[in-house]
Amino acid sequence: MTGRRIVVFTSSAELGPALTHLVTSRAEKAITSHGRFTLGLSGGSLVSMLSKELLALPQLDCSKWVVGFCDERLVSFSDPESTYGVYKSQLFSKINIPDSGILTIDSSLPVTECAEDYTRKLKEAFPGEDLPVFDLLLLGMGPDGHTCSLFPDHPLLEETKKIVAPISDSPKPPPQRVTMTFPLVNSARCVAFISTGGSKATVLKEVLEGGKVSPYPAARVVPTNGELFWLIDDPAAAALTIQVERPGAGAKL
Ligand SMILES: O=C1O[C@H](COP(=O)(O)O)[C@@H](O)[C@H](O)[C@H]1O
Repeated sequence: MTGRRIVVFTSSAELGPALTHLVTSRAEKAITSHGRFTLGLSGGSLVSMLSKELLALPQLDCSKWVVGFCDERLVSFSDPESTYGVYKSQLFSKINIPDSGILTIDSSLPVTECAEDYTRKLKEAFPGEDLPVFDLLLLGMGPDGHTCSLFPDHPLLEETKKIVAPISDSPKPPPQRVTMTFPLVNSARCVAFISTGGSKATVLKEVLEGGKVSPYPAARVVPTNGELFWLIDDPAAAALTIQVERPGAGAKL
């Protein structure tokens, strides 16, 4: 890892533009270096914040973006729980990302086959890479410390071979999902957690200030060679006692 940066903003309104700067700056760097920008998206509260902020930019060219999902719920795309479905209505339908640049699951498959199919799609999208290296992964963290669909005490936390795994007993509904595993997450060039709201304060302290061996999945995200950001707001940061950055509005990460 190239060093963890914990960056605190007074509110989500201040955090939003810093998030879009992170996305657009890493996109520009990736496209200059290897001709495309590979982005992994999470669901939950991230969807509306990211969509609103990206759509507020005066210019956004996504023609060279390839988007995958850090996890996805096994429901039809028209279901409000479908992460792809909500991104499609809130973001993808309003930007110039080609359909071929969006790597979706096949939600008609049983969960194990769905994870195998998604693994194949990712491997095809990253030819020659045993472990696909995403330019940027945007992660959320639940109040129980889960990230992607990697939940506390679940055997999937120990997965070392698969890059994408099925889960059929997710404690947070819906129960059937597919998720990136730690080997894939930790191979990314840059990983950013976005965590806002007071419901995350207690677990955030445990994750960021706890010891090296943590029961919280989010604490196990430690990119091998990449950057790690925690972008959080004051309510989420309320219990922290470690040193953090407070760059204010207009932060360029
Ligand atoms: O179920 C999920 O939860 C996490 C956290 O969501 P949040 O609403 O608490 O931010 C999310 O990152 C993940 O993609 C999603 O499937």
